[in-house]
Amino acid sequence: MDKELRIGVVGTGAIGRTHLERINTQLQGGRVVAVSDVNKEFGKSVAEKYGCKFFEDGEELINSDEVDAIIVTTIDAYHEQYVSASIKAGKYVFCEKPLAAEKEGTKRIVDLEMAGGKKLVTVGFMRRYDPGYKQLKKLVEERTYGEPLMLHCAHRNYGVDESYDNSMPVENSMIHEIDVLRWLLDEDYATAEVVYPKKTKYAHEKLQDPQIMILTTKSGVRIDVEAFINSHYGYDIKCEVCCEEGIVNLPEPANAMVRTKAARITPICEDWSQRFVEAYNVELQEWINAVKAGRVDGPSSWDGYVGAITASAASKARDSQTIVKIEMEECPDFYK
Ligand SMILES: NC(=O)C1=CN([C@@H]2O[C@H](COP(=O)(O)OP(=O)(O)OC[C@H]3O[C@@H](n4cnc5c(N)ncnc54)[C@H](O)[C@@H]3O)[C@@H](O)[C@H]2O)C=CC1
Ligand SMILES: O=C1[C@@H](O)[C@H](O)[C@@H](O)[C@H](O)[C@H]1O
Repeated sequence: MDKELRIGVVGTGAIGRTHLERINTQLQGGRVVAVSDVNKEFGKSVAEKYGCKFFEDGEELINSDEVDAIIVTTIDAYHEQYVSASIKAGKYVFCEKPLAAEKEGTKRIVDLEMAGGKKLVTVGFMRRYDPGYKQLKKLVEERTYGEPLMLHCAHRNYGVDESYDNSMPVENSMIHEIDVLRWLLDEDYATAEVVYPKKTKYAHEKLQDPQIMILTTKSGVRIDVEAFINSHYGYDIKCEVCCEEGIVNLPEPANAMVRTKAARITPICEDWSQRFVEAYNVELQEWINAVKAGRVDGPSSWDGYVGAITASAASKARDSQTIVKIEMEECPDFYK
């Protein structure tokens, strides 16, 4: 397809707008021509700002012959509805993580896509496109420092409001680590556990923060991920891979170091939109290129499903304060 890919975005909130803006101002080969949002006034103002058509109904946008492909950036609870509608319309769809709010929803999407006989879905696990994680992947894959044995990771956000509930450190935040570490190590998980350290005074009443998720892979690699969502200092992502002959660390973002007032200061990012700029750019450019070539080559529905199975086991482990085994069927040929 030589002509520009006409994209419709459902959900014009924070990430919906950043995706729209980068596609229409920085990336090539695609253009967001239509948007929809349940918050109509706000959605219309976004449409007006970017010269897009506003659809009152997300499914109407998906079925419109004015759009070739869909981006779903609503809150998690509506991902399944709009991804399923896109599959039924036979359109390629990029869905922000998680693929669905519940693991059963991700399985329904996998089944629907397989029944249609064509891969259409890409999940927004953008860390796979981050230059730092790509460096780690190369070193791990080539076993430059021997076998990976343990990983120590941290996922810190500045702070959250009350809409962020106690399931979200696992289901909405550490779902990124669940995906990217499985991709990094090229293996699935065997067990999950979540423990609660002492709670920060900055977490609201119903949120236990921080939380530490411990995963073991099938070959026995031990992973701990600290989710500290009210870290109260910035947005900070860490990943240390301990191998037999060396320790490899995820590079820090290249922010200039400043000497001032008898101190050396290197700024830390404030949120995901600053930390993963390059990853979002590459992720969406590759999605546009793949769709135009009639392919899906990013994280698939199967990856969304495996992520959800793992997150669901970790949630069970958190609520029962036990170690939970992760049972998963073989990846079907359709997704290999
Ligand atoms: N990959 C990443 O790093 C990030 C991914 N996300 C994911 O993106 C999604 C959106 O997150 P944010 O933009 O931060 O949230 P947000 O709350 O800023 O935006 C969500 C938008 O969806 C709209 N919406 C809600 N229900 C809808 C419905 N039924 N139909 C149409 N629109 C509906 C809301 O009105 C709102 O404008 C979430 O699933 C989140 O997990 C968010 C931030 C970063
Ligand atoms: O996906 C994201 C948000 O939805 C989530 O709530 C944050 O914790 C993550 O850091 C961010 O990347």
